[in-house]
Amino acid sequence: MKKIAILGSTGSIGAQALDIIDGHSDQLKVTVLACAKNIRKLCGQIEKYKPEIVVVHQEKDARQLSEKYPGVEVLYGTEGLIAAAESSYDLLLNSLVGILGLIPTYHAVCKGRDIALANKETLVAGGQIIMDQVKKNQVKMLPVDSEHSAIFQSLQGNKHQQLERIYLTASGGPFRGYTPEQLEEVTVEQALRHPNWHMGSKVTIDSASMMNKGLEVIEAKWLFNVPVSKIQIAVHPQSVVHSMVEYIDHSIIAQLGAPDMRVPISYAFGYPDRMENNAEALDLFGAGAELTFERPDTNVFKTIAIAYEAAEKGGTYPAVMNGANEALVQLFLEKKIKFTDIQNTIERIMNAHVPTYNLGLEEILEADRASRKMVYELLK
Ligand SMILES: NC(=O)C1=CN([C@@H]2O[C@H](COP(=O)(O)OP(=O)(O)OC[C@H]3O[C@@H](n4cnc5c(N)ncnc54)[C@H](OP(=O)(O)O)[C@@H]3O)[C@@H](O)[C@H]2O)C=CC1
Ligand SMILES: CC(=O)[C@@H](O)[C@H](O)COP(=O)(O)O
Ligand SMILES: [Mn+2]
Repeated sequence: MKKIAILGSTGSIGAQALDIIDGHSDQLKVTVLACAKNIRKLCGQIEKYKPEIVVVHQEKDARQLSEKYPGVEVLYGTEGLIAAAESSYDLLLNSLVGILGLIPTYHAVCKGRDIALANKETLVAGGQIIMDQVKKNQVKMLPVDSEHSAIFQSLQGNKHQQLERIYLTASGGPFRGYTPEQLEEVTVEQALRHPNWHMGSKVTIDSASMMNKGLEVIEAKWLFNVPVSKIQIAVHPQSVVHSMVEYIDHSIIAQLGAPDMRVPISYAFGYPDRMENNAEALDLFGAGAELTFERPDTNVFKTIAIAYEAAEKGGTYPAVMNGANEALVQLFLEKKIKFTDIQNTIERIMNAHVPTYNLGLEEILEADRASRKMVYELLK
């Protein structure tokens, strides 16, 4: 029986992970469930999966859950997430959203625990410290992000030194083909309407601004140990080819499928085996019949150029970019700023940033906090 700890169990990835576990209850057992404040949904999960540990955001919720479920260890806050990450299990699915995810990933890899990583912000902000510990402790870092799972699958059985290029596919989001003027006018409701994927609100806005692809370029750099100059974004509106790897002989290996996160999640859960799941099969003669690719428009979507530059410069730049983006996405969702304020403000913050290098976890979290503070100061 493989014991799975799920941080972010009430979210989009968390729910799809539980769907896979439901289909394999003879092989997979949930030991940890964690969320912020969706207590009603969490209670249903506790009753169904009977975890050993539960983590919530607030102490008052933890107290109530402790009384309701006396057999469960109920923890709260960041300390609770750390204790859960250091508890006993076989695989940690980190499906938290945002920089918060870096903290339990870091503590888990320091303990030598294997990770199924959905939380891309972990590697964007903390790639160096995470991958150092992954190497030191021989951790399996299994990508869940669909493109990175596709790359990981396309790398199986091939030699890293014979890799020529990664093609990271992007849907282009709901504003593909927009002019800068059109982008100025878009609403929260439009930005939340992703053409192909149903996801949490933060990653959906990131897809619309294409910052998601910028974050994924940095995530791929760390996961696959490749310079970002070898990572090419390919806009592919059908989201059928989930990414590709080109080798020195000009063979390109890709992973295809209907856009359904249960495929990469089940691959991470079963690796190196494949697991049956409830994902929709790709209809090659229907939705999969037309596959198109185009270069991204980096003049309209400035987030892409910003992310490549942050990756090249390193140090605190990626954490600052990520922190600013998180704060700005939240403000946009609250309808306090315009959509284009996201990329314009990140650009200003990155231009003004004075970096530091050789970072530990605390320095990264401090860079994140300083960047968020700057967002609020600039938009005051
Ligand atoms: N959704 C998708 O298809 C994909 C997502 N990803 C990445 O996976 C990650 C998760 O995305 P997604 O599932 O969409 O996000 P959601 O917003 O749907 O879910 C986030 C989860 O994190 C929990 N959470 C948030 N804050 C805290 C906190 N302070 N303490 C404990 N738990 C907390 C939420 O709890 P609560 O419900 O209580 O708020 C929820 O369970 C992101 O990094 C995203 O970029 C990557 C590829 C695809
Ligand atoms: C499903 C997934 O992995 C998302 O990160 C996806 O990549 C979003 O689609 P975009 O290609 O529009 O960013
Ligand atoms: Mn993705």
